[in-house]
Parts: sequence; C-alpha cells; structure tokens
Amino acid sequence: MGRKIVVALGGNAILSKDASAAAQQRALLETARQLVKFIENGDQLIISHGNGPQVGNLLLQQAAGSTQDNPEMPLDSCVAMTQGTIGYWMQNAMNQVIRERGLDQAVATVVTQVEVSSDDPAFGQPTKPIGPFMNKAEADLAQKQNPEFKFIEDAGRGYRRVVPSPKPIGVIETAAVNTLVDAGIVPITVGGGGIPVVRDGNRLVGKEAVIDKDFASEKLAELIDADALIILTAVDNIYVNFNQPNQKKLKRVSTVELGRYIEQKQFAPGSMLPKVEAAVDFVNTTGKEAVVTALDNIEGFIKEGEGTVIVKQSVSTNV
Ligand SMILES: Nc1ncnc2c1ncn2[C@@H]1O[C@H](COP(=O)(O)OP(=O)(O)O)[C@@H](O)[C@H]1O
Ligand SMILES: NC(=O)OP(=O)(O)O
Repeated sequence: MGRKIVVALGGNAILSKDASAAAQQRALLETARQLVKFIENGDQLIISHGNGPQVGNLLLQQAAGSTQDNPEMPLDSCVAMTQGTIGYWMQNAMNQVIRERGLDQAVATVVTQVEVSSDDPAFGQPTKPIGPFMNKAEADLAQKQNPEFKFIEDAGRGYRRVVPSPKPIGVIETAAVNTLVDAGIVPITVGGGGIPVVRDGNRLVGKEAVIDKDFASEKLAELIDADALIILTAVDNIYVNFNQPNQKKLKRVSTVELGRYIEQKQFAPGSMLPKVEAAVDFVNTTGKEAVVTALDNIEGFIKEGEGTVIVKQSVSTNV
C-alpha cells in the first residue's frame, strides 16, 4: 500500500455559484480528475468533503415545503442527507474518471457518524456558517422571519446563518473505514464533518449541529494512522498578511511558527483558521505532515512538493 492520505475537499471542489445537482456533479467530475492523480501516484486515498452550502440550502427547502404530515427533518438528518448526496456524486464522478484512466479502483461512501460531547460549549454558541451568502438587507429580513436563528458576516464574503459546530472526539465508523482502506478501496467518509452524535448509554443520539470538515478529517486521519492530511481549498498556499501588498507565501512551516501567526490573527475564523488549526493538531499529535494547497495544484504537490507543508520542526523557506 502507498502513502495513506486523507484529503479534505473545500467548497470550491463541489459548488461555486450554480447550486443545481448537475452543476455540482460537473464540478465534482473536475475534482475527481485531480484526485485520481493521487491514485496514479500509488497513494491510498481517503476522501472527505464539506457540506456547508448544501446543508443550509436543504434546510431552506425543508422550511419552504414542510407541512404537518410532511415535517422538516432535524439538522443531523439533513447532514446525513447531504453526506449521502455528495458521496453519491463523488463516487459516481470517481468511477467515471477511474474508467477513463483505465484504472482498477473501487470507491465507496460510508455514512459516517462523528462523536461530539454534549457538554461542548459550541452548542450554546453557533459559529459554523451554512447555506447561501446574503447581503445585509436579506440577512436582516431572514433574522426578522427567524428570530431564533443567528446570522454573521462570513470572512468578508456576505452574511450567512450560523449553527453550533462542536469539536469531533471520535469517528464511529473508524473500523469500517480501516477495513475499506486495508482492502485497497477508496472511502469517502466524514462528509460534511460527519453526522454529529452523542453517546447516551448504548444509544448514539443525533445532535443539531454541523461539524467542521477540516477538524473531522483531522480526527479521522489520526484514528486511521494516516501518513498525511491534505486540505484542498481555493488558494495555492497559506499566506501571512493575506491579500495585502506585503503578503508572504508559507511554503514549509513549523507548527510553532503557525501558532505565532494564529496569535497575530493572520487567519480568518470560519475560513483559513480551522484549516490551520486542524493541520497543526494533526502534525503535533502524530509527528506526520499536513498540507494546505489548491485542488488544481495536486500535480504540483505530488511532483514538486508545492503548497504549504506543515511540519513539527522546519527550516523556514518562506518568501
Ligand atoms: N491567511 C490566509 N491565507 C490564505 N487564504 C486565506 C487566508 N485567510 C483567509 N483566506 C481565505 O480562506 C479561503 C479558504 O477558506 P474557505 O473558502 O472557507 O474554505 P473551503 O475551501 O473549505 O470552502 C481561501 O480561499 C482564502 O480566500
Ligand atoms: N461541514 C463543513 O465544514 O462544511 P464546509 O467546509 O462546506 O463549510
């Protein structure tokens, strides 16, 4: 078996502007064309993905169409639905590309529950943006119509609803994922951060929350003893002074140096910050490496080591 790599897919891998199923499937076909490069490189892939836009859209559809006899589903069930839908699109796209490339590779989506703590303070403090971006007037109207919801300005991109986002403490289907990996099958797992559940005796009880997929991917990577955690997003690298004239590209960076930048608030909460925190956690816990780079930079990463590589100790090569 090659290097065991957990790859977490960012929003741009699935949805840009057009939220139709056809458009998301087209985006995932392009994503699969990039991901297959890991398989051709001999790596054992484990794929995870977000669901923020999709689960928020689904909640809006549910609210618009529900009746007494056909009630809205709770958020944990909506996470499961989006996990299943995106998993279907993803495995369908991977199947097509695997055939196009003449490869012999099976892919399977695992409906994955992720354990959280019922005491997690996040339950009383919604922070995870979901659904569509709104302008101020749209957000004010949505707030008036739904006084119990909370809306925030999301990293300079517009207003969004936020929901609780507890930290993952375990992945219930870890043994199933390990079995697929040992059989050489590519699992798609912890989609949308996984379905949040808490333990209650022998029961696992779903909770109304959306777990951050970067943190869930990190937890899974630890539990399955992955060799690397790769977080794919829209930027080629992590930057210091991002989008400013003096921005600095981080190429190889230690967790200590990243910790200093976190303290300086270099990374936007809800966008780059969770990726950096997840990468730092993985590297500090396992001593292995994490990478943040762009989806369309996979070839550059495989061939030239491009992207931001996060390690425990490093000689700075940043410009
Ligand atoms: N310091 C930074 N370095 C690089 N990108 C940053 C930084 N701060 C914020 N960003 C933004 O964060 C984005 C990634 O977050 P986001 O789009 O929420 O993630 P996802 O790809 O998981 O949907 C990048 O595309 C970039 O626009
Ligand atoms: N669950 C989650 O983190 O989704 P996004 O990455 O799409 O926000």
